[in-house]
Parts: sequence; structure tokens; C-alpha cells
Amino acid sequence: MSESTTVHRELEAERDYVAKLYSRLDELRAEKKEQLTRTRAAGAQGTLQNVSERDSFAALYEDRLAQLNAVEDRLVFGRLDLDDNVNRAGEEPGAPRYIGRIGMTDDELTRLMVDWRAPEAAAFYQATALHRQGVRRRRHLMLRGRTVLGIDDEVLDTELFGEADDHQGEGALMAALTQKRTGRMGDIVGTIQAEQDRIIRAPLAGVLVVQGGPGTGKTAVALHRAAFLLYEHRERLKSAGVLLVGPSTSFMRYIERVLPSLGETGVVMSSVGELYPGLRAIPEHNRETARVKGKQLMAKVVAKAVSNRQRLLAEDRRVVVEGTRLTLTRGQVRHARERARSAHKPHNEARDIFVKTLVRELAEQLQQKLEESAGNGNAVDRSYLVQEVRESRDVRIALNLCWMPLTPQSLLEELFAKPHLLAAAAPQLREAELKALYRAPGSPWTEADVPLLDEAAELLGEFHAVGNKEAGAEAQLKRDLENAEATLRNVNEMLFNAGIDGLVEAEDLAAMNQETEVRQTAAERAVADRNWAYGHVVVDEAQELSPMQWRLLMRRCPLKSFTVVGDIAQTSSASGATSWEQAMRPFVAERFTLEELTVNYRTPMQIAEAATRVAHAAGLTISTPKAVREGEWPPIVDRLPQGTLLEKLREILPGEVEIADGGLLAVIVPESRLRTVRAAVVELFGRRVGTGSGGLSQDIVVLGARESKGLEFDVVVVLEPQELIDEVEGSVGDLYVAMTRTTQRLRILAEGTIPAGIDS
Ligand SMILES: Nc1ncnc2c1ncn2[C@@H]1O[C@H](COP(=O)(O)OP(=O)(O)OP(=O)(O)O)[C@@H](O)[C@H]1O
Repeated sequence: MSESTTVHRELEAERDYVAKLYSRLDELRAEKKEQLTRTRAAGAQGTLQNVSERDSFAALYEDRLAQLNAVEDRLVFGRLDLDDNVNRAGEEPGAPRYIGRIGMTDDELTRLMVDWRAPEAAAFYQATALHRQGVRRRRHLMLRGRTVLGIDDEVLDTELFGEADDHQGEGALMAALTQKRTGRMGDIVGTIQAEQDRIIRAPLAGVLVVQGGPGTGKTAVALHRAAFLLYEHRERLKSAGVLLVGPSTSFMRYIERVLPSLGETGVVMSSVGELYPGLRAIPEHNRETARVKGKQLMAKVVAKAVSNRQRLLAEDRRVVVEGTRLTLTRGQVRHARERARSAHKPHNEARDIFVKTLVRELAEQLQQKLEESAGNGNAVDRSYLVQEVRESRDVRIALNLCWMPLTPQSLLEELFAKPHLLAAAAPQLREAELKALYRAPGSPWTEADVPLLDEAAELLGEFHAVGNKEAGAEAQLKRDLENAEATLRNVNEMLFNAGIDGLVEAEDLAAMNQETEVRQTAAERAVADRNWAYGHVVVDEAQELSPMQWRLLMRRCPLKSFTVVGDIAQTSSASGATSWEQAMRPFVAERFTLEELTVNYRTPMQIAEAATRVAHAAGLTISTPKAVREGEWPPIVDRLPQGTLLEKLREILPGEVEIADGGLLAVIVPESRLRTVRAAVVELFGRRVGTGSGGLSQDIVVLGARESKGLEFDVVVVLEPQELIDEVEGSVGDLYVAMTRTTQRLRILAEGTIPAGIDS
């Protein structure tokens, strides 16, 4: 039989099997839909407990149905032919093992497909000719939607085929890598490489740092690891949850579809600007401000700012309670402050002790005075006096002047707006640094403020938040009760007929509503709760985080179970890391594991090499990832006469857009030129041009280097590379990032200097 006939026959057989898997998927969906409809239709029958069980079942069926719907595209992608002696419990003897997005069995519980995260699937990613792990042949199935387009085999039998390649499924991998970019990251579940797989499946505990150059799959690995951990440690992580942190909202949008496509929807995703609940901070554009606010010593500054708001009296103070003049002495205030501080509680909670102590002392004074004026033997009721003192306007003012309840926002707003307060809280900072911290009241909070607000919240305690939360919960309960009462009036008869046991009170129904709500929104509750303790935190582009941002993240996961991915060479933020040791030491000392990814899957070789030369010429010591494919084009550099940059850009862009051929093209420019360049590009291409966050849904994007971090495009045009360096005080990180965003072609236009290394 000719080779092509064999391939054809194999392809047909795979098409049949894949059709069988999809029809099983359809069956399971229909089953779940039916169960869901039946459960919902059952209505409010039986005891309250039954009703609440019904809600849990409905939620369960909904989740499962959502998962079954999410895995539609490329449901299956792999097959292993195994040695006879491999343990295959639950599988048809001798049958191949199929690997897909979820596990599936048929009616008789015979396994049809294994979840890619299951231990039985690991060999699909890890087996090599040298360590076959029982695998005779590995097959990649290449699907579009439900259609099998092709198969790609690797026979792991060295005697027959010699050394196996380093990269698995070369054909499948190349097909994935050369696809046009869409502005949305896709999953790599069909072609995860062995070094990536080892990281994805690493144990949950501890801090795992993954260093990797551009395009080595750090983001992809981080996302697949989150999905793996949720599968492997479902019980532990189900309620605590996993937090995934990325650099910006546009980046979060870029990656947001990956986890759902892997059947996971429960991961809380947040950009660094959104880590303080209820706040959406803007980027900090002033580098000096970002640098100072990122310093670890800001924790001390915030702490001092708080303690400075626990003031003593300059002199004794008169207060009037119900017409009686009392004296609040300096000594009493000092003593009350000592008592309150010695409780080691947050400011707002310790304030209760401070207030109680002084109110009691003033009440005693009041009692004495009243008794004196009433004459001997006339005792006065004390409880009533305490109330009088507490409600006196004078007393309230005096106590607030000494120890005001504070919100994080009110503390920092004043601290940064009033130089004398700041100087008193931050004696360690230089004059210029203090200036960099100035912030006009009412101006928007920035990403650099987020960890400071969090730090303040920690030190101030939940006085206000709890108060508000309780007030909010109370109001909600009241609304629920009113609703429930109305409902009861309408449906009482129906409930009775339906046979609900016992007496149903409005309170029961309201409580039931509350319970349902709690169950449904674990992820939402986590986002809204600053004190939520996550089971695991995944951090992408972690090199950019300041020590203060690390402090915040460490608080979010007291167990210190982290996956941290990044590239030290790409650091551009003023307070980012210069080494992983330096970034991690303050929090976990030496207790972290460092892994490295070594293959660049994105950037063609000639361009990756140019980017590396630029980094080396600037004195960066970076390990250079191997580019997995040759490019069609070396970087193209246009040196331009003064004043011709925009003209040249207009001239070349139509041709570059044509080369991108329906894929994405990005023009990456220095911040100072963003506006003019965008206007010029819009003139040419109108509404096809996107900008900044959200721009990725267009096929032409104009953006700054910082914004391009983590993203990728088919064609990249970089303008004035030297300015990209100058803008960040001579650091080459942003240019390095910009050059490595391309999957095909890089063009550089410059009137100014061309940085060393680009084209030599
Ligand atoms: N095993 C793989 N199979 C298919 N595609 C892959 C694989 N690994 C990485 N890629 C692709 O390579 C590109 C780069 O991956 P990713 O964005 O995760 O890299 P990164 O290391 O985070 O890059 P950077 O630091 O430069 O932002 C993506 O398009 C990703 O889908």
C-alpha cells in the first residue's frame, strides 16, 4: 500500500473517532441541559433544604454545561499508541489513548478521551525517544472546529527512526506558530513542549519563579499551570481560588479567553491596577514617583503616617458636657494612647479603646462634679453619664482631633497633599523624593498608589469597611425581607399546595436568598475582599513589580504558594526587579525555585538575534533563548533624513499591511509621538486603527512600548528606537520588548540614532 493511501486511511479513521467524540459531547450537553431544565422546573417543592439542594444542583449543572460548551473548538488534539504493558484501567485493551480538553467516557464508563491535565496524559507532552514512558507513537490531530485537517506523527522508536527531535510534533507546532495573530491569545494545549510541561505540572507548594526570554511561552505556561493546579488540587483550591495577576487591563483582555477554552472559569484575573478592591487605578507615568512609591521603605512611611494621626494634646483642653465644664488633660490622652497602642490592633479598632478609656475618665469627672454640686450622699447613675459624655459634641471633636477614624484614601490623600505631614512621616526621603510624592487632592489614584492604599488598609483596619459592609448587608437583608414578605403573600397558597413542610417565614426565604448568593459568587467575593486568602497566585510580567506590590501580593496568599513568570531583561518600570533574588529575598529569602524556559516560539531567528545584540550592546547580561524557526525577513532598518519620519511611515505602511495579510500590524512608538503618529495612521486607514487598551480588536494598532508588553503581532514597525531607550532613562528594556513582539517581520524607522546592535 502506498504511503499516501496509508495516510489517507489513517486520516479517515481519525475523522470517524473524532466524530464519535463530538457526538458524545453533544449527548452530554443534551443530558445536562435536560437535567437543568428538570431541576429548574421542579420549582419550590419539599422542605427548604430540598429547595436549597435544588439550587446547588442547578448551579452544578450550569457549570458543567458551560464547561462542555467551552471545549467545542479542537476538543481533541492528541493520541498515544502505547506499549501493551502500560496500565490502562478503564480503557479498551490495546486501544490508543486520546488526549483532549476534558476527560470523557461512554455510557458504559469506558474511557474515550483523557483530560490533558490527568497524569495519564503527561506522557503526551514528556515522552521522548530516549525516555519513551511506554509511548510507541505520538500523534497530533490538527482540527479546525470539528474538522480534522491533518495528523502529525512521531514514532518514538529510535531503532527505526534514529534520534527524535527536540521539539514534539514539529508539524503541529509549526502550524500553530505560523498562524495569523488575532489580538487574542489562544491556548497551546495541543503542543505544550516538554520543558513547559514540567513547569505546568510542578507541585503546588512554594514559590516557583520562571525566567524566560521573549516569546518562550511564559504567559502560556502561567495560564496552563493555573488550569492544571485547579484540576489537580480541585478540593484545596475550589474555595480558596487562584488569582492571576498581569500588567495591564489590555493584557488581561488579550489573555482572557485562554482559561475558559481550557474549561476553567473560576480563576480571578486582575491587573496590578485593580488589586485594591473597588478601585481602578491608572498607570503611573512619572518614573520618579513610581520609583519612590515602589520602595519597600514606603511601608514604614505609611506606618508612621498612621501613628502620626494618633496625636497628643499640646495643652489640657476644656470640654462641656450638658452644661458641665470638664478638663481633658494631656496626661489622660497620653495614657489612653498608650493603652490603645499596646493592644496592637489596627488604628480604627484601637481607637475604640482610646475612646472608651477617655470617655470613662470624663464620665468619672462628670460624676464627681455632679455629686459635688448635688451635695453629699447623692449618687448619680453612671451609665447615663457615659452616654452623655459620648454624645457631647465637644468631646467628639476633642477625641477626633487626637485619634480620627481614617480610610486608606483619606490618610493618603492628606499625606501626599500636605508637605509637612509627609516630611514628618518620611524623614528617610530626600527633598526631591518628597516632591515626587506630591499628589493633588482628588487626582486619580495610580498603580503605584495601589499597594500603599493596601498597606494603609492593613494598618487602619476594617472599621469603616466593616461598618459599611454591615450597613450594606443590613440594608440588603431588609430589602430581602420585604421581597420575601411580598413573595410570601403571593405564593403562600401555592407553597402550601406544593407541600412545603412547616411554617415558612419571610426570614427563611430571605436567608435562603443570601445563601444562594454566597454560593454563586465565590470568585466575585474574592475580588471584592481585600482580606481574601487565595490558595495560589500566578504573576505574569513579574519583573515589573515593585517591592511594595510584592508585599501586597504576599498578603493575598499567606501560604506563599506562587507561580511567578517574567524576564528580567524586559524590566522597564522604575521600581521593577534587577534580579529574581533581589525581588524575592525580602519575602521568601532563598526559598524559591528558579526554572528557565529556553526556546523562543514567537520571534523569527534573525529578529531575535538582533534584539539580543541590542541587549548585549547595552550591557544586559541575558541568556538568549533559541528561536524555534527561521524568519523570512531580517529586521529592516530605514535611516531617514530629518523631518521625513511620518512621510516615510505613510509610504511604507500600505505595503506592510499587505504583508500582514489579514493578520495584525503594530506601530510601536515613543510615548511623546503617540498622538501625531496615530493621527497620521488614522488618516491612512481610518477606523481600522486601534489604540492602546482595546485596540487589539482592530488589525492595525498604534501603541507605546510599555503597552505592547506581553502582546504579539504579525508585523511590527518600530519608530525612533533610541527615543524608546531615552524615555526610560537609558534602559534598553522597552526597545527589547518592542523588537520581540513580532511573529514575522520587523521594520525600524529612525531619523535619530540607531542603537548599537540592531543591524550589525
Ligand atoms: N508549546 C507551544 N505551542 C504553540 N505555541 C506556543 C507554545 N509555546 C509558546 N507558544 C506561542 O508563542 C507565543 C509566545 O508565547 P507567550 O506570549 O506565552 O511568551 P512569553 O514568554 O510570555 O513572551 P513575552 O515575555 O515576550 O511576552 C504565543 O503566541 C504562544 O501561543
